[in-house]
Amino acid sequence: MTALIQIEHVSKFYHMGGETIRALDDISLEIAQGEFVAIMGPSGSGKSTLMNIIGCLDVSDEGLYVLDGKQIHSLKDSQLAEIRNRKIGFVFQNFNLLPRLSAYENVELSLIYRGLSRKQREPLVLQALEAVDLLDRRKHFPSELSGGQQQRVAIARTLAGIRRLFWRMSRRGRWIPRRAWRSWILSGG
Ligand SMILES: Nc1ncnc2c1ncn2[C@@H]1O[C@H](COP(=O)(O)OP(=O)(O)OP(=O)(O)O)[C@@H](O)[C@H]1O
Repeated sequence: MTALIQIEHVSKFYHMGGETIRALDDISLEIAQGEFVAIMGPSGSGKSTLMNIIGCLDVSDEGLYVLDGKQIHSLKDSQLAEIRNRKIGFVFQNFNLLPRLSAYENVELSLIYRGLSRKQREPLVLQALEAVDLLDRRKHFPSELSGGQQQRVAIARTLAGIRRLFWRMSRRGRWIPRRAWRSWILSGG
């Protein structure tokens, strides 16, 4: 099976004054669709740098990155932004929820940016909130939610944005969560 994420001989350098810092030095890895991978390593070993590249927030200085069959390393900023919007879901450490928007509106936001109508957005937002067991808190603002609940809103926002990976079409034509993901989320990841 072709890897969904394919990284080959990737290096990334930062230049500070006269010094060159090798944040990533000849990294190769493959991740298949549906695979869970944890990237672990000591502080300063390059995890964030690698995640920024995998997440299309940054590009490598050397090597090859192919995401879902598309070569990423040679793309322009606008093309990277398009891929981030359509293919990548981030759950940030500090959740990055907007404080003046409700849980529902926070999940809905990226779908608005993507140009989906209110009618298209509503089932995706409700299903994502249901998958993280937060339907009853959808009108709450982040300050009215616990830390764990805020994190689950951030996860719901990610799920709603990458429907293809997390939802499947039922025989009646409705989008329903893939069971494995749902039980993983409900058990706390
Ligand atoms: N913008 C930058 N400019 C210069 N050096 C940087 C920059 N960003 C990261 N580095 C350096 O690159 C190396 C890798 O940093 P990175 O943030 O990827 O590590 P990390 O594994 O995520 O660390 P941590 O677990 O502490 O967050 C470190 O030595 C860091 O000092």
